[in-house]
Amino acid sequence: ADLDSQRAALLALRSSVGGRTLFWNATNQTPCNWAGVQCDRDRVVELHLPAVALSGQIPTGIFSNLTHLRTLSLRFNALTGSLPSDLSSCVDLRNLYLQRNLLSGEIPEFLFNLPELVRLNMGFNNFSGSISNSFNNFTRLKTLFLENNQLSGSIPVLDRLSLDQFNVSNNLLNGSVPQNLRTFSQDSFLGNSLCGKPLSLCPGETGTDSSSPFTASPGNKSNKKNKLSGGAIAGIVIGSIAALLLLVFLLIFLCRNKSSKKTSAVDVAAVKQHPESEVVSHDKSISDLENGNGYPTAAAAAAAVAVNKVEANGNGNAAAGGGAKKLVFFGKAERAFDLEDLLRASAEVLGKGTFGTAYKAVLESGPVVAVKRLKDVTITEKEFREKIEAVGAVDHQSLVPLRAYYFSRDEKLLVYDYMSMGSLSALLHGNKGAGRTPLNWEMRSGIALGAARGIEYLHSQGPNVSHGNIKSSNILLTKSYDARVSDFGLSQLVGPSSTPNRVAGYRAPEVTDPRKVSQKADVYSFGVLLLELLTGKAPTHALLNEEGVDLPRWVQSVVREEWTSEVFDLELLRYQNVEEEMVQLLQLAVDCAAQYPDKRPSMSDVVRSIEELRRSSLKEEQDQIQHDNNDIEL
Ligand SMILES: Nc1ncnc2c1ncn2[C@@H]1O[C@H](COP(=O)(O)OP(=O)(O)OP(=O)(O)O)[C@@H](O)[C@H]1O
Repeated sequence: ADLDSQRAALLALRSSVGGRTLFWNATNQTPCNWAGVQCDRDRVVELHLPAVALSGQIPTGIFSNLTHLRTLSLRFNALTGSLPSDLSSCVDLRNLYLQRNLLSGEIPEFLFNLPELVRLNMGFNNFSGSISNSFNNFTRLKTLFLENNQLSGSIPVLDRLSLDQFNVSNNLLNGSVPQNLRTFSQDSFLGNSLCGKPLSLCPGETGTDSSSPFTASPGNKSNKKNKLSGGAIAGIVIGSIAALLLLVFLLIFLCRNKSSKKTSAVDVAAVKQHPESEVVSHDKSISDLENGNGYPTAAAAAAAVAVNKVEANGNGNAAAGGGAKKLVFFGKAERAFDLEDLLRASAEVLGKGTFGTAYKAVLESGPVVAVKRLKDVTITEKEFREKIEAVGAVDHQSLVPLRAYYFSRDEKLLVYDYMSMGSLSALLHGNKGAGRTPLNWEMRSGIALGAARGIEYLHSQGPNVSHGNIKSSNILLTKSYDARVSDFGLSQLVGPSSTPNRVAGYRAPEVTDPRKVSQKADVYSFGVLLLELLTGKAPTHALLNEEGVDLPRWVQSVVREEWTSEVFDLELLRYQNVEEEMVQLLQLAVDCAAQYPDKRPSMSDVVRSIEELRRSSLKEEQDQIQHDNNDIEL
């Protein structure tokens, strides 16, 4: 009878959440119905029931035998009363999210029998009583949120914990803040009767507390602190010598360049900014180029050759272009510049891809464009113009717009809008140092949605239309981090020798000929891209110098061993309120990267799913409990 009532309660729980609940079967990594029908209780690893209007007391027995449960989330509900003692049987629990309920009573002692806990959030409830010394049992605990409860007494010395996050604000606590918690900000303690750093000093405490890193009195103590160690001095000396050498080297380099009269001020600035890049001199005129003087970049040289040909022939193959030396613009795009302007522009190499080299060109009149110089175009001019016109006609806000092209016998140039934030690949795997904008959940899920919409749009153009080269270096970002898919249609312009050298990590298992890519293969590549966004790891061979991983297999193995938080990029784990949504996106990624094409969702399904989970993460950010008619009595 007991089991039956449990099952009834579980079924009630499950039916209350519909499709939003994720129950994960640890054995075969598929979502399962944990009410005992398809998977056993001891295989349930995650239980997420956030903001589903659960109310009333949690019945005893509901958590028994969930021995492999790692994450339990009941946050944003209206649960009342105390926690059932069978929670202590979830001995593998790592993440316990109970915030924003109406739970009351003392924090039960049995909770301290959960030695694996890493994150505990009990904030915004009615818990009372004192904070027990037993919190020291949680030796792995990193996050402890107890804010906005009725907790009283003093904060115990939690010296066995090394917490990353801590908050006890808005309780009834008094006494002094223990030394090892004084590194947290005021916000962690406000709304109590506490004293001591970071709050105001306790009676009898002096401002020269040795524990504070900011107290620099003129006395011996501070002198000692300010003294540099031998190692630091050696470091400074070596650093200074290295900087001096670098300066001398730079001076020699600049002088040499000046003497050869080939570098303008713009070039110097560009060299400084992009020492590895080639630079086109902005003051190089067409005639300079025609004279055959050394060309600062391959693009300038090539474009000049193109111009020479056009002028020598006197016809310029202008059939579709409307005249010699003319760029052909698409649609109603303003002819803001012409080929001469492009040649005069200062430029830098963005990178070499499968289809040629990409340059950033800053035109004298202001616009910044990306120019792709195609190599190995073997099709006829007529074919090229037809195909490129089709590419130019594709117009969607999630695709990088192709603005113009140039065609001559020797030179084919494509002009795109320049995407100022570069590629997703560079953002994820590039400079991780200071000054870099961390990619939070909002941005990552927004990028995923933008990219998905771009691919969905392409697929909507016809059942045989696919991108064929979805990867993170082809997802470019605007100033506001909106994602745009680039490189659409290029594989049809080039010969077989330079068909997309698809990075192994993104290639669907069924793709043997890179020219024959289906929409479902795009979905697979997109799945890998999602895994890359979530894990921060690059797929195999995606980076030249670093080892990548086989993302779908890696994720599955982590799921098997250490589901789930361990999978995510550390930068994302800071945003715990969206863990459910992260898990849902991970699930979608795994679905997209299914081995068999038929098992993969369509891009429209993918777009709908991402829209839905972004909506729900927004909803959960709202700081209120939504009581509705669907309240379920437990
Ligand atoms: N419109 C653009 N705006 C900003 N950067 C761009 C633009 N187009 C390309 N890039 C950048 O230039 C570099 C080279 O791009 P390109 O598309 O030629 O090669 P790829 O994407 O690395 O490989 P593939 O040719 O296989 O797609 C990449 O780092 C890419 O992010």
